[in-house]
Amino acid sequence: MTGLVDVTPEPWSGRDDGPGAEHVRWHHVVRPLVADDPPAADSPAPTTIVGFASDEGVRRNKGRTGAATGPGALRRALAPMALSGPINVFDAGDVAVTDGELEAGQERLGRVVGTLLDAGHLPLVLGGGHAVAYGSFLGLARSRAAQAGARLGVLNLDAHFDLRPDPVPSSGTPFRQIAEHERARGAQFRYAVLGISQPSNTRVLFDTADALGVRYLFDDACSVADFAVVDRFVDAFLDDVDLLYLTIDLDVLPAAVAPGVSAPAAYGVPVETVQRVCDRVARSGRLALCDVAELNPALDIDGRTARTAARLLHRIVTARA
Ligand SMILES: N=CN[C@@H](CCC(=O)O)C(=O)O
Ligand SMILES: [Mn+2]
Ligand SMILES: [Mn+2]
Repeated sequence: MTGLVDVTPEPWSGRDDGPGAEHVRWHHVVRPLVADDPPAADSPAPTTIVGFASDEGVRRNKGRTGAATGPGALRRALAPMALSGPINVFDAGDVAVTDGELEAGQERLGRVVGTLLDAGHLPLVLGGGHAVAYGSFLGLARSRAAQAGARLGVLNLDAHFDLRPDPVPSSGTPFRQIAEHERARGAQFRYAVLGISQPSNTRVLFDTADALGVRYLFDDACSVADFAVVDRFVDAFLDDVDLLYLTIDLDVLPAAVAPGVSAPAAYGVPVETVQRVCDRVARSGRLALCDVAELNPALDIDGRTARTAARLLHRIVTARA
């Protein structure tokens, strides 16, 4: 996909304990995807990594910049992870936003994601600030399946609604932009958020969410004791969609687990719950697209945010393999 990305994929490397399946780690099996036409999907359908190296949306949203180096840090955290079975994963390289051209970068990401979807791949997009979500969604909405009438749903794991009314796109606006995109093409906006922090969202944002029919669960209703509620929430949303886009904003996790984000969570959803949701979605047969957003390696402590994110992505990829 060298014609569609800005940065071509590098070979992966990492710790090597010897040959054979018993020693295999991610870096042994991830293959660079360089052809402009992605190989047709086999079984299991390939997962293809695309980076979105951008923190322009975070900057515009008055956040702490640094997420542009997130894709590299996530690849480095995934590379040494040991595999207990085969996976089918490509790396297509990065879309890189420079000189503040966020909107053009989102368009480019949409083209990569749409191309991968039409070839039967699961795009796994590594952000980047949460402005990545609008680019990811553009690809899904323009895919052949969506154009043929598939019901799309966005499940966001996030402390924030990201439904800001600001006219300038940023990391605070992607789901309001998606709502407008869906309205413009005559499609229903199906958006669910798990992990909403009440003190991190103004009344305006709650009113916007209500007006748009957004389904949400608060962070303090997502503990391990709340698994039954969380399961029902996820299953009800899955029942209502044909193709699910899962977007993970790492600030949904407690700050102790995910300090390396623009806006660390004072409360947060425990990693047990987030992993449970990832498992459920990955096994649903409806997961079409996934991204992870807001990793800021410069603010991370001992790489713990990157490691947690990589572990969740590992879980998603291996659960559906
Ligand atoms: N991705 C954006 N999230 C938040 C940031 C909040 C903050 O910086 O405190 C938002 O815009 O609401
Ligand atoms: Mn957030
Ligand atoms: Mn967000």
